[in-house]
Amino acid sequence: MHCWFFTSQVFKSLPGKALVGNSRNFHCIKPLLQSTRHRPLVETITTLRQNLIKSLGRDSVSDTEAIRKQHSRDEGVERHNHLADLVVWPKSTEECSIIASLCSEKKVPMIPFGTGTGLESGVCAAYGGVSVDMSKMDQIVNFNPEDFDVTVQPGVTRKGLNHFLKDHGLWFPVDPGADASLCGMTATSASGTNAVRYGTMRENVLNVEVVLADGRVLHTAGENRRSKKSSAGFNLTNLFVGSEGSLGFITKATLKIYGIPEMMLSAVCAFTTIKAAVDTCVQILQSNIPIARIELMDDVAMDMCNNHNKLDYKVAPTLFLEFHGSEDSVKSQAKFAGEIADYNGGSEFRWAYESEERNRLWKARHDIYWTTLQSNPGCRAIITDVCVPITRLPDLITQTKADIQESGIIGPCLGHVGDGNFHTFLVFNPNKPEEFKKAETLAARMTKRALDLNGTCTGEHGIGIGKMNYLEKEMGPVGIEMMKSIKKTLDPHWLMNPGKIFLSEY
Ligand SMILES: Cc1cc2c(cc1C)N(C[C@H](O)[C@H](O)[C@H](O)COP(=O)(O)OP(=O)(O)OC[C@H]1O[C@@H](n3cnc4c(N)ncnc43)[C@H](O)[C@@H]1O)c1[nH]c(=O)[nH]c(=O)c1N2
Ligand SMILES: CC(C)CC(=O)C(=O)O
Ligand SMILES: [Mn+2]
Repeated sequence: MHCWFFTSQVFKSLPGKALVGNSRNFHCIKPLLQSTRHRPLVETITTLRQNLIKSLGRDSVSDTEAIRKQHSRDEGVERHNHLADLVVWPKSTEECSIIASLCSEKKVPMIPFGTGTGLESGVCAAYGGVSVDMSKMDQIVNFNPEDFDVTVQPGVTRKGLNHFLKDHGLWFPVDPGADASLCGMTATSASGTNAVRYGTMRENVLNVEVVLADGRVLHTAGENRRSKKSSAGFNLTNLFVGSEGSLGFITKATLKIYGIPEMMLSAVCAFTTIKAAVDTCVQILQSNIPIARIELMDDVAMDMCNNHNKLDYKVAPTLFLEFHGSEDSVKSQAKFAGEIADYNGGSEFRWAYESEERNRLWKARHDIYWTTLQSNPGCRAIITDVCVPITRLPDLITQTKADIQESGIIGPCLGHVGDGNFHTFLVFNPNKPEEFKKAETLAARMTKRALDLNGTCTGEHGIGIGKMNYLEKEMGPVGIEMMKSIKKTLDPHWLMNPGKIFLSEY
């Protein structure tokens, strides 16, 4: 089988004694971190393993290949094939501190692992080391329904939390399609379809407990603090939202929660052009309609969605909308939005009143990545995640679609258009390197265009390995320097998830 990766010269030239891990040729799409770093020596890992077993127990430490493999990749395109040397499962913050202290002492990299649903290779072990699987810390540790907040450990997933909250008439709205861990979502600054109304993780995390690289425990807003606002010093909480495991282990997150709205009403509306659909979205927002969800799928995505889910929506640029509130409010929001859609040539709204119907509709939307892969057997896809000021969105999507069409690549477009955030899945056959090259060129053009339109290379998936070179362009040299100096202060030996976010350590 051909490989669609480029062989990295960087890693091959590193000083190599007896290195742990698999010894297959190293392949990498992007250049690795420029560093003199190399994988830990076999004897270092052997001693560390013994120390970890002594502290955590034999059941909490593994070096089997299948488990190391499972922990060294996520759901996105594989960037390389390096494995973690060990996988460990802490059961408490204290155990996490012990792991950090032991790894720091031996200068071994540590990679936090949530549920592995990330898309930018955040959990890959670029330099080997210890993958720290947080799933056994799975308690809801503090619940204050009347204050609308909850504190969770890293093993609690968003669906798990919502299952618990439902009986109390509450919910947590941030919804990446996958059932990700809430601390992983904090680490990637995730969002999803509800962000237009309820915000992203950035707006919904009140406090986090972090185990730093040297084992110290930090509470970013002060221990047990959960006030809705604060002017007390620097915003350390938001420093850790989006830190992608590069500054410490998030061992608790205190989150805002919300009352389940009295009524939720979903609708689907087709348009003749992407521009008409996006204009509708912009006008709905400019009219101050407090819309809860407004998602775009293009004709290519709708076609796959219909075929895969036995649905019969029109194959055309389509908005999926949802309104939340009291019955009166929902009805008036929907009426006003309907008039705007009508003005832009939208077809009649197709309503989903019942929760079963609504769930089917949103499941089809959330599953579109899997639908795309299943509709193209044997293929993979580069996932893009640009985000721009909303008025720039029609131009960006229209130009991107023209580019995709010209390239001959299959590339459905969809997006959280209410946030100016949209995705494409640029499908390629791994046996055809030229297809991969085309997809990569398209992704690069799209990202450059988004940056030129005052946007970002990633609205919600993070930098990981996949977007390291774009971060430099986006932030500029002073921004990168500041980020690195913060990293150096918190993690002076560069042990927390090395090889991610930054192209170089220096
Ligand atoms: C089908 C599908 C659909 C979507 C998505 C994925 C998939 C497969 N995602 C992406 C993904 O679900 C999202 O990035 C999650 O926040 C990742 O959470 P995990 O727990 O899986 O983190 P995962 O284990 O994948 O780790 C991701 C990163 O966070 C770090 N990390 C994890 N847990 C940590 C902890 N406790 N402390 C410190 N660092 C930690 C890791 O080191 C890594 O760098 C997404 N995203 C999105 O924003 N919007 C969306 O709509 C979707 N939709
Ligand atoms: C791009 C996808 C794989 C995930 C996502 O962010 C979405 O479906 O909105
Ligand atoms: Mn998304």
